[in-house]
Amino acid sequence: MSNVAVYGAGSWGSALSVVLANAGHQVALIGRHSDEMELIRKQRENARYLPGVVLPPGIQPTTDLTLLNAELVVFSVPSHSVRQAARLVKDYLKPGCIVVNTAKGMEEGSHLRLSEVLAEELPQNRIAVLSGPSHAEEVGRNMPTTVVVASDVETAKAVQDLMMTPEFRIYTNPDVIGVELGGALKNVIALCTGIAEGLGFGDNTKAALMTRGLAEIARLGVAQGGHPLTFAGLSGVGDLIVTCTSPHSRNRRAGVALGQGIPLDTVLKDVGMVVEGVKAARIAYQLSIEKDISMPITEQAYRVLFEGADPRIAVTDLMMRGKRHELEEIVELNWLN
Ligand SMILES: NC(=O)C1=CN([C@@H]2O[C@H](COP(=O)(O)OP(=O)(O)OC[C@H]3O[C@@H](n4cnc5c(N)ncnc54)[C@H](OP(=O)(O)O)[C@@H]3O)[C@@H](O)[C@H]2O)C=CC1
Ligand SMILES: O=C(CO)COP(=O)(O)O
Repeated sequence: MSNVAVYGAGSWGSALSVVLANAGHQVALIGRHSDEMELIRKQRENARYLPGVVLPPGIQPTTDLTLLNAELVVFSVPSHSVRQAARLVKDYLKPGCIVVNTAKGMEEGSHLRLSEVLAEELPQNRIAVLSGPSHAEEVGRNMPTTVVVASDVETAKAVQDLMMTPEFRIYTNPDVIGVELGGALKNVIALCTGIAEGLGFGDNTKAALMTRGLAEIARLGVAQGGHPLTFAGLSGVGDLIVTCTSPHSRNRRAGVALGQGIPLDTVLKDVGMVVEGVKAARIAYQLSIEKDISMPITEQAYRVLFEGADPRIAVTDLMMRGKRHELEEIVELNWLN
């Protein structure tokens, strides 16, 4: 039994604490408000972010940063907080310990992947990335889930050894770029499938957005150095499926409300948790222009979210684009590389 820590006590940090406790560790679940953490400790439940999930006895809800002095530290803060959080915890981490980022996004402004942000801020630590189809509500209830950890081979295997349980199966993948970009970009497509649902469209439209969405995720991902086949894996198509279809997805739910005509500010307040696809849409759109990559769905998401475009017209614009050849595009992407 070893000591591990989870930094960030939202829905994902709480669910991953359950996984780590199930794996036999003593887990410090570290949040930033002592009153909230005390309540979680007393109730054995994170009623605000993960209601209904009982936290096993191996989890210690706390604000004590000295407990970050552990063999493994799981980072579960929203993508926009990763750099700031890394700066805050840096001096408490054991040199050489593994830091696993679980946020799905990129940094605004720099457009860095989050493992790059962590590598800049925590040069003394080994950085890994955990991604894949995994909603906290199901992971916290021990429902069978598969994810992927990306890092150098040794670090990825160490995370697999430390975190895998009979209910939480972890694959390794050395393609950090592909795994991270798959996880960040699927949120944009989930917002779009939600919008389509909110507009009253059906499963055909959703399948179209998911399939063509995957094509543009892979185009940008490969241009950034990801392996094409990673996008056919857990952090690509796997996470795309769950986020575009699950009632738990905050991105999908936000999209539904947007499609129903509710303004973005109100939608974000109502969801009450992080909706990563909003920031990711702006970053992905900017990257697509910078790299000259065709990302028509992401472009329409950007226009709806930030330029007040009518989502119904956005769908028409997508349907009326010039004629394309599906197989030629797939060959161009070199899936079998
Ligand atoms: N929920 C899920 O099913 C999954 C989520 N993820 C990813 O995990 C990341 C976190 O999401 P999730 O837990 O769902 O988000 P939530 O909105 O549920 O919770 C976010 C948590 O992060 C805390 N937080 C925010 N900023 C900081 C900071 N600077 N320092 C410390 N804590 C901070 C918040 O605290 P406070 O209340 O004080 O603001 C809150 O506890 C996201 O990138 C998401 O995409 C990945 C897979 C599954
Ligand atoms: O990444 C996730 C599931 O794999 C969580 O998605 P949402 O943030 O849309 O809830």
